Amino acid sequence: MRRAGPLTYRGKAIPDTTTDQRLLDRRGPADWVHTDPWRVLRIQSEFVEGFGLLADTGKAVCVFGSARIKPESPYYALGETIGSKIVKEGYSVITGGGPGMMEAANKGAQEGGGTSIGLGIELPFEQSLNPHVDVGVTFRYFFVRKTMFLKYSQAFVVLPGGFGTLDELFEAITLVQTGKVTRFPVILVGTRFWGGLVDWIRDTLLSEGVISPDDPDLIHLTDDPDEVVDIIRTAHAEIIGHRTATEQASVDEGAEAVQQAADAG
Ligand SMILES: C/C(=C\CNc1ncnc2c1ncn2[C@@H]1O[C@H](COP(=O)(O)O)[C@@H](O)[C@H]1O)CO
Repeated sequence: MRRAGPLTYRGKAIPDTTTDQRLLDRRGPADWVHTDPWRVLRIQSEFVEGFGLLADTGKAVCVFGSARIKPESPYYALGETIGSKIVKEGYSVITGGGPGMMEAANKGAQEGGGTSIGLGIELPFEQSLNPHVDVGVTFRYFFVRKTMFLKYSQAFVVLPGGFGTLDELFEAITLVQTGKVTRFPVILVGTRFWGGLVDWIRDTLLSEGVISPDDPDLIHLTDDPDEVVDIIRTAHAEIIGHRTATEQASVDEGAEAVQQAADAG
């Protein structure tokens, strides 16, 4: 009889080698390293690293935006100002850790004396986290990284950007729309840049009936960094107020149930 962890083998079923022998034997094909079960372990380890890094983050705002916009652009200065104002309001700033608008928001967060977080992504070309990231990790898998953005942020600020930014914007809106995350504010910054998209959402998506009448209200649009912070502050005050009211209602319900039980008994 052979025991191997929880397994028991008897007779002809007893393997020729022990688990340790097989683990320590370096011979044999290495194809299994490229199989999905092995990838699942790597994916798990990315979640563990991400949760481990961010668990103590406290309140945070995620800032999405183009990787391609240069520091000379007025949008860069706007991103920097917004990063700075967000940390002064008591939030950490989380970005994708890359260049462009991500770098601008991280730079502002650093200059504002707050926590500047970058969640980088491995790309086919060499790239490192921008120099204004104080706390960072680089992910292999986009979807693991997205989970981190969404799990650790209480608001989403979307600066001008391309496909990557649009992907992140619509992921955040979809999760809010479907009630998968708390109704956190999604704020587009740049009326000239985003105005056409917002009009299309109202004129086409709404009028064709593919979104609900309230859905356009999930998105705020502004050019003003102070308004960005005001929207976040107001939304969070409402969420906290709502939670407190819900908690009070559940305390009241509990007290009523206890009273009814006492009256009945
Ligand atoms: C294209 C260039 C660099 C790409 N590097 C990126 N690093 C980190 N995160 C990125 C990068 N590219 C896209 N992202 C993510 O998508 C958003 C920006 O995408 P867009 O298509 O540029 O709008 C951004 O929020 C990131 O999370 C050139 O140097």
